[in-house]
Amino acid sequence: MAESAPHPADDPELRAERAYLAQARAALREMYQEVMAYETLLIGSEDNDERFTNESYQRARHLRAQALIDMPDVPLFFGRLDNEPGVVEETDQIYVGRRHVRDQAGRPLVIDWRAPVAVPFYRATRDDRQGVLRRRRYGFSDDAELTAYDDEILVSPTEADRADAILLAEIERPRTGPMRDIVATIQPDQDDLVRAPLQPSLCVQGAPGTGKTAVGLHRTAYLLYTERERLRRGGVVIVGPNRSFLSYIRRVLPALGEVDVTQTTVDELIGQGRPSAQEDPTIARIKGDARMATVLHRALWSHVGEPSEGLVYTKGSRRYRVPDYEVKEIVAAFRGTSRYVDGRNSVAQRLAHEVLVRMERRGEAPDDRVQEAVARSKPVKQLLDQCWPKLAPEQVLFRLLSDADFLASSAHGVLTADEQAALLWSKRPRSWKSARWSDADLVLLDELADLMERRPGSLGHLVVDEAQDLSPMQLRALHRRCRSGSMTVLGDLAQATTPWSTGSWDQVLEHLGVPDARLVELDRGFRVPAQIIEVAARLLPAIAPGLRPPTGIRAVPDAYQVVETSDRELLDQVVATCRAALAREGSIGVIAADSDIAALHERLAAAGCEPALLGVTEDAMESARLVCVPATLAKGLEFDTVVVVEPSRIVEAEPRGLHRLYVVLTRAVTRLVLVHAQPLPAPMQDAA
Ligand SMILES: Nc1ncnc2c1ncn2[C@@H]1O[C@H](COP(=O)(O)OP(=O)(O)OP(=O)(O)O)[C@@H](O)[C@H]1O
Repeated sequence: MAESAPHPADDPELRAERAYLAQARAALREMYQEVMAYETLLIGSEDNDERFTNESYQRARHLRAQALIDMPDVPLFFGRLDNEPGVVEETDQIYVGRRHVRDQAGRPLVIDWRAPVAVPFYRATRDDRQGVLRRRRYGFSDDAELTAYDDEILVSPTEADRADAILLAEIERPRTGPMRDIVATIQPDQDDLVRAPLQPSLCVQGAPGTGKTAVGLHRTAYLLYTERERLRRGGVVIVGPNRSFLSYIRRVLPALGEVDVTQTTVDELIGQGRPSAQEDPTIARIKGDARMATVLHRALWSHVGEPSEGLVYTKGSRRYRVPDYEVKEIVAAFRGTSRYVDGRNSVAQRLAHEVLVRMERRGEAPDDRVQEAVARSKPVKQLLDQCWPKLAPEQVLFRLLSDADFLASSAHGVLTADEQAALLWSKRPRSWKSARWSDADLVLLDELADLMERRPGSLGHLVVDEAQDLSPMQLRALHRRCRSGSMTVLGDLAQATTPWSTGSWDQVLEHLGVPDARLVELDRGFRVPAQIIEVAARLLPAIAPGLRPPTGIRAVPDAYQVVETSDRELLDQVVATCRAALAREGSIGVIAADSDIAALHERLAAAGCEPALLGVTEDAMESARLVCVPATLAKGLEFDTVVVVEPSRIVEAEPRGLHRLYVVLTRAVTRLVLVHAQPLPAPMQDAA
């Protein structure tokens, strides 16, 4: 928490609080040592099942120990509630922190923020005190030394604006490194979403900087607290737009004591690390369209043909015949009624059954083993290979993308002739084995794999951030991984920059398989000062006519500045702007069209500004105060100062360039500077 001025070190109250913090730290160390000293009992030795059990125990212990490690820069508690006597048993004072800490006697020293008794810390107001007399928040130095405290006396009528002042101070605390948690200042409307139950799923639409990502991460931590066993079984996955974003948010959950959550991108989750080829966005849009599900379904099932002959099974000198009309009926009965591989197996079993019936008619008494042997026999296999061939997903997609007639028959009445022509490979790979698949292809392969065989397992909880950018086919792939689990879906339709985005939450939720999700809008803009929101909002009528801008909760003097210059002086102006920003506190993001960013980075480096280049420099957001950001990687990030270079080039770079510019303009916490030589994009011109 930020604090206007630290308390003097000899303030007795501050000294007492520091002593309490030291006591809590020591207790946490003891809890950690207890876990480490406790030797995991191993059951048995080599047996497989036992090995699994042993490994699970060891892993659980490892995770528990990791969650107890005291992070030197993360304060152990951030608030205190002084309650009316009797509100909480045993004590009228509770310290609220990121995890539970108890002393050796089992007395709680710090209460986990997710515990029910901590709720009033977030929800109590002067009008609804919930038993709270005083709410205290602490200020810490960068190395987590307690330096200040700030009291809100809920029984006093003069304290009206205290909570807002504390929130504003926290937001304006200069940024260094990756995203931090907001656990000390979660707002009541956010808290309602954070503590919402696992079901129904939740969908949060929110303008830039309204706290969607923060809410999603804290909700994850909360659900892991209340539903730990259930979620651990299925697992929890957070899907974000790209690696830079994931790196930016990666410390929030560990700081809240949660270390067992997978954070990944949709391409990584679906492609499972397979390298992918580049794809033209217009083709990717067609491949991402929900109609492709019909095309793939038809393409796959078109491989099931009419059997040309009956089945003859020979055993010794005896022959058993299943006539062709019966075989045809069996194949027809299973066609399209289950998954492809299951259907093939079922036909084999039915054929074997018919053979067994004939054996019994001749007085034999075949058992289950004979049934299995017939089902796997050569004549059955040959018959199936002819009318129900074994296939790999890649074979089907290869045929679709390389064989115009096959594509036409599968896509008839579904895709237009132009769309079909666009889908066909201009250069056909030699075989399905040597084909290089794009990310959009990998999603289609995933759909095909599911049409063939059902994969087991369902995630316990899935968080999808920037969900407005996903294609219907990607959303379907996510649904397949979370069929019975719950989801938190986060995004902003105005920030939809991909050509394949659906443009409606109803559709997104339908494809994700959670049409009954609770849809909530967040509209208080925490990040962006009101003056900058006003500038960015000028783009809204063109990009998302139905959406309102956020309500800016902060006004910052001189938040918006425009520097018009000449082509020749552009780079010098950027350097001068960055130098001025470096003289102040906080992080700086220089954002430009992707094709311009390397040159800018080079120039800033030559000028001694020590910039990092996002997407190239490892841990760019941590390793430098000044980060050069290609416009396509800006989503989800924020900087105290943002310098946008040549906005019109950002707009021209892609079909949804105005949406991209909206994202870029809304990254600033304190100050936005536009540096341009070319005219500003039309909607912004009179804002300059
Ligand atoms: N209750 C809060 N207390 C302190 N800071 C907050 C609070 N809510 C949000 N913030 C801060 O506001 C900023 C924006 O939050 P976040 O990134 O979650 O917004 P978002 O809606 O996901 O934005 P975008 O759509 O632009 O990605 C972050 O710095 C976050 O820490």
